[in-house]
Amino acid sequence: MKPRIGIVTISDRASSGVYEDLGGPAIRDTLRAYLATPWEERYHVIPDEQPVIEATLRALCDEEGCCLVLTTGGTGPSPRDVTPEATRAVCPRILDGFGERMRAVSLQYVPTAILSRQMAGLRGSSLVVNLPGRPKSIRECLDAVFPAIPYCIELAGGPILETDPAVIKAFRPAR
Ligand SMILES: Nc1ncnc2c1ncn2[C@@H]1O[C@H](COP(=O)(O)OP(=O)(O)OP(=O)(O)O)[C@@H](O)[C@H]1O
Ligand SMILES: Nc1nc2c(c(=O)[nH]1)N[C@H]1C(S)=C(S)[C@@H](COP(=O)(O)O)O[C@H]1N2
Repeated sequence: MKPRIGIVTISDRASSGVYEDLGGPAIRDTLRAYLATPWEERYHVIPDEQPVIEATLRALCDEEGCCLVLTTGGTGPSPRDVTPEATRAVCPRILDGFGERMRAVSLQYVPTAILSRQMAGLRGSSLVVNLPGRPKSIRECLDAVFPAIPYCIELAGGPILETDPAVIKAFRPAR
């Protein structure tokens, strides 16, 4: 079975058709460039509603068996931004390094990088990673943290994901 990856756009406006979702396609294009291993996607566009986000993340991890779920949007300080709360609620194990690294690297691009509460965590052997809503932030953040993602998924008991080293090199320490 091909590894499955969940792509979740969390945006009131994209989910209600005010604008076309560009975040999900940006994640898809990035993963297509990065991954040498064939994979399958599960894509959702949902509003900034915590119960809906939690249910979507649970279904992708527990029913669809996604080894990785990437979300975009809803990480900021607005009252409707609840992606980190939903992620925390469904992930018993938090990986603080992801948020720290993504915010640090994002400061090279925008001073408002510190406004993102983006985080990551493990639900069983599924890794959930939050990305900000602006489509350009997706590659900015993933270039910084993706090298650690295949090893993280392996350690958590998930499948082996190989990358195209000409695009991004997965780091696996010698064991
Ligand atoms: N999924 C998306 N597709 C296209 N553009 C987006 C998307 N999400 C955000 N943007 C762009 O980034 C800007 C900042 O996004 P903002 O922080 O307001 O989004 P959000 O809180 O993630 O989504 P929303 O406010 O619709 O619930 C928006 O004005 C929009 O231009
Ligand atoms: N790499 C990167 N990080 C970024 C941004 C960006 O453009 N690039 N935008 C910031 C802004 S303006 C906000 S408000 C926060 C939260 O965005 P969200 O609510 O759309 O998730 O992410 C921040 N992080």
